[in-house]
This record gives sequence, structure tokens and C-alpha cells, in this order.
Amino acid sequence: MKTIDELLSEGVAGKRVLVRADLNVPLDGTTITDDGRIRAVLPTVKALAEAGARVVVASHLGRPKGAPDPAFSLAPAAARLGELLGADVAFATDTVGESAGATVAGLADGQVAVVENLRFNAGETSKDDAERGEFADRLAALADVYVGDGFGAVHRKHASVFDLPARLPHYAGYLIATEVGVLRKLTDDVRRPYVVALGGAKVSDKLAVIDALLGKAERILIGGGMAYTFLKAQGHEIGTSLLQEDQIPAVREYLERAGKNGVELVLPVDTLVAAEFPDMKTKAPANPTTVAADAIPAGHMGLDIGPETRKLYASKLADAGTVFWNGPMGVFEHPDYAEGTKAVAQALVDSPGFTVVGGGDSAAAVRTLGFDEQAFGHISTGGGASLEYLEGKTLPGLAALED
Ligand SMILES: Nc1ncnc2c1ncn2[C@@H]1O[C@H](COP(=O)(O)OP(=O)(O)OP(=O)(O)O)[C@@H](O)[C@H]1O
Ligand SMILES: O=C(O)[C@H](O)COP(=O)(O)O
Repeated sequence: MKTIDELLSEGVAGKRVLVRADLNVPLDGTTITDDGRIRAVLPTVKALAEAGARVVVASHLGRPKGAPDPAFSLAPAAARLGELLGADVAFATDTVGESAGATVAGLADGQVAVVENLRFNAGETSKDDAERGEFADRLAALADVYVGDGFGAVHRKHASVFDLPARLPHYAGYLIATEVGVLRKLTDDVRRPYVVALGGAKVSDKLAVIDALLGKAERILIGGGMAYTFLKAQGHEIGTSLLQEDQIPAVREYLERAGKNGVELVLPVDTLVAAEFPDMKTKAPANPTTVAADAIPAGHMGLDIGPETRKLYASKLADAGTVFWNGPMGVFEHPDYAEGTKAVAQALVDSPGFTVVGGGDSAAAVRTLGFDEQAFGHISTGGGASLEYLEGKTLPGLAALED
């Protein structure tokens, strides 16, 4: 993989360099609640701008449906990037259209622009190679060189991640180089016991990872939205909690295999429930009830692990040689459902082992709940990406940078 240092030594002054970043930051309306992913790409953007490149930053944000949707505009992220750089950052109101063309054409050496959300274009995420290719051609027309630095999205076979690098000279940015360097440690040289804590809301993406982890980790702790599919698979009622029904047979098989292989697959013993999802705007008190994990009342949803589970998970993390944690244990954005995530974060801080936190929301949780980033071995910007890396999968966005 050629890195940005090689590009810089070849000289980039006057060249249009497209940086595929992951600026998929959590938003409350148009307010960025955690800018970690923007900060993470700064070294790359700064180095290119200082070397006189005309920098075009492209990213996705959220999961819009292949058409413009103002709720997912990158405008707030572009503004924040400008603040962090201490420079004006131009913003194109489309991704590959007139605005993008004019914005990029108007860049002087050393200036930076952000184009609108890649996923406002159906070609970005299309499963059809030709459709993705057409969109990649249009992106390629905006640049002379490609720098891949959106680690959080390297597991996606998307036009800007996979097809575009094939069309331009391509290099890995500083963030990708750092992330891969640290995660390699978790695959090559693991101090044991290796404990993995999984939570979050992207249940369908993450359940499959357990399949691979069953052969790698000694202990897997399950929390967040995915816990309820496990409880359901064990025959418990889960009310209106998140459920990935089609995964129940797979989950039953994981539970059986864990038993046979001597892997501890640990599930919540209690959970916080409420009749409704909390109001995330007002953050009004949600008054949740704590119930045993096998006694979730009908019409109630599980929104955090309970106090007994917090203690249990802390004890399971206490002697870990290595910890990888992805996905909040509950809806941590609401104060009534933040304790589970706090307890796991604290257990990592207290752990003598090498600790890695992976995921946009998990990293945001750690920071917004007031933990010191330095207390963790590594905070990865990629959730799904780091999990798939640890699974040993070939990641499209890394493979594309290799040849
Ligand atoms: N029980 C639950 N029910 C519903 N949502 C939940 C539950 N527990 C956690 N969440 C939500 O999960 C979200 C984070 O999940 P996600 O899988 O995206 O995490 P991540 O891996 O850190 O991020 P990413 O994969 O996007 O990098 C949070 O917004 C949180 O509110
Ligand atoms: O948040 C993430 O994990 C990355 O930004 C990728 O987003 P996605 O899961 O919507 O592809």
C-alpha cells in the first residue's frame, strides 16, 4: 500500500487530491455532538493542503436513500472542518454536479473543499458494478489523485471506496495507516484472555462477526440492541426491543457452538425497559424500570443493560489481556440509558490489558461521557470496519489501495 508520505515526496502542488474521508459524525439537528471523525482526518488534509494540493474531501453521512435529503447534509461537517483547520473550506451543494465542478475548479493551491454527501447518489452504494462505475467515473473527473482515509467505511464495497481508487493513482492517508497498524496487533499478537464486548444498533451487520469471533476470543459479552435477538433465541419474550428475526437460527447456533468450544458467550441478566423510546430532543426523564432479562414485559423495549449486568460485565473484563469493544451497551445518548455504556468504558479504563474501542458511536460515547481518550489503548474510528478487519475479511477499501 503506498502511503501519503510517498505522494508528498512525489509532490502534490497544484494537483487535485480527492480524500475519501469518513465524516459520518453524530448530529443533533445540525449540531455535531462529537467531531472525533473530523479531527481524525485532519493530519491528512493538513499535510496535503500545506504541500499545495487542491484538496477535495468526500464522505458519506448517515444512510440517505440515494437522493438528496437535507437531514443528512455534510454542510455542518464542512463548517467544522474549516474551524479545525483555521481556514475557509468551500462546500459544494452536490457531489459530482455543477456545484462540485465549479467549487473544485475554483480551488487555489492549498485550499480545501467538501462535496455533498456521497450517498445522495444512488451509484455510491449500488450493488450493480456498472452503476457504481459510472458514479466513480464522475468522481474521478474531479481529481488527479485519490487518498483513502475513511477507515470507518473501508468495509463497504461502495463507489468512492472501491471503484474510484482503481481510476486514479491511489494512496492511503495517515488515519488508515494508523488504524491498520493498531488493529494488526489484535490479529497477530493477542494477549489473552481476549474479551470482546459487542453492542450498538447495527445488529444485522454485527451478528455475523460473532461467527468469526467464536474461534478467536475467550469471552464475548453481548449488550446494546443485539442482546435482545439472543434473548429471543433463548426463548424469552423481548417486547418491542430491537430484533433481527431472520438471525435467530444463526444466533442459536452461535450459542451452541460457544458451549462446545468453551467460549463464554455472556448475555445480560437484567435490562432497563420502558414503554417508549426516549425523547432524544428534550432528553426528558424516561423513568425506566429494571427487569430480569427473561422478564421483559409485553409492549416494553430494552434500552440498556441493567445494574447486575454492569457488575457482571465489569468482572468479565477485569482480567482481560486484550479487550475489543464495539457498540454502546444502551441508548447512551439519553442520560437514563448511559450507565451500561459507562460501566463498560470504566472497566476498560481499569483494565491492565490492551484496550481498543471501535466505532463512530462507541468512540463518541467514550468522549461525550467524559472519559479520557488516553486511558484507552486505541480508539478506532471504525465500528463495522474494525470488526470485519478482526474477522480476517478482505476489506474492499483496503484491497483497492493495495494494488
Ligand atoms: N437497546 C438498544 N436499542 C436501540 N438502540 C440502541 C440500543 N443500545 C444501543 N443503541 C444505539 O446504538 C447506537 C450505536 O450503534 P452502532 O452499531 O452504530 O455503533 P458503532 O459501532 O459505535 O458505530 P459505527 O458502526 O457506526 O461506527 C447508538 O446510537 C445507541 O443509541
Ligand atoms: O459509522 C460507520 O460505521 C461508518 O461511517 C460506515 O457507515 P455505514 O454503516 O452506514 O456504512
